[in-house]
Amino acid sequence: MSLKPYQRDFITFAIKHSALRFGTFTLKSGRISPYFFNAGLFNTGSALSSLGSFYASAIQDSGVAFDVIFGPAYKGIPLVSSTAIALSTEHNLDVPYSFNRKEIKDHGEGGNIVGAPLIGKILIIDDVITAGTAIRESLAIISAHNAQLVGVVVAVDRQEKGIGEKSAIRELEMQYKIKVISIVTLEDIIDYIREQGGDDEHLKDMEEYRLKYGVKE
Ligand SMILES: O=P(O)(O)OC[C@H]1O[C@H](OP(=O)(O)OP(=O)(O)O)[C@H](O)[C@@H]1O
Repeated sequence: MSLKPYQRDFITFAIKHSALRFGTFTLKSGRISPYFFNAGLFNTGSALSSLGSFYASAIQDSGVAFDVIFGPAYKGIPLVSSTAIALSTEHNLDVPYSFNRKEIKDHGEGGNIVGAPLIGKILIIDDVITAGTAIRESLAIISAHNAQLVGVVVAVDRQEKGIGEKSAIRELEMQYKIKVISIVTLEDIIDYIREQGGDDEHLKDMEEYRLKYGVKE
């Protein structure tokens, strides 16, 4: 599958902000990865604005039906906010959004949700899924409000095995019957490097990593 323009632009943008880097990185899993993604580096107003646009494009492209977007604290909070703005300004969709508090607030308005009520079909906006813990925690919050989780949008899907043969993302999709949408996948990043006709060594490292740890879907 060829890259869509917004996916190509996202990878260029992520490299420019050093949020996507190539080299040798040791992951929490202990795996040695030839690339690393850190959304925390989109840390200026303009970068956040662009990031929201990319999430909004991925949502529109997926065609997923939803009522409310939800950002898990903390990193999901600016992501859901900027995505809501981009959906409104660029896609003419005025979507309710909310996020949770990590600490329960027992004064003032109380509760652990800030923003729109969790009603109907909920789409989570987060940076990445690793083991799936954050999504399971969000699902518990969404279910407690009698709302329905329909999907999750992340920036990058590394498409790699978890403990078993499947990725944590695929396991979540199957277990909870949800759709995980990503702006780009590992495959897209490899396609991008190939398209740029750059460093063969680098492409080889990425392909080897995919062979070793990638999921077969
Ligand atoms: O799939 P998982 O194994 O849960 O890992 C991914 C989650 O971990 C990070 O958040 P974290 O829970 O560290 O909280 P933060 O947003 O406050 O940094 C990240 O933003 C995801 O939400």
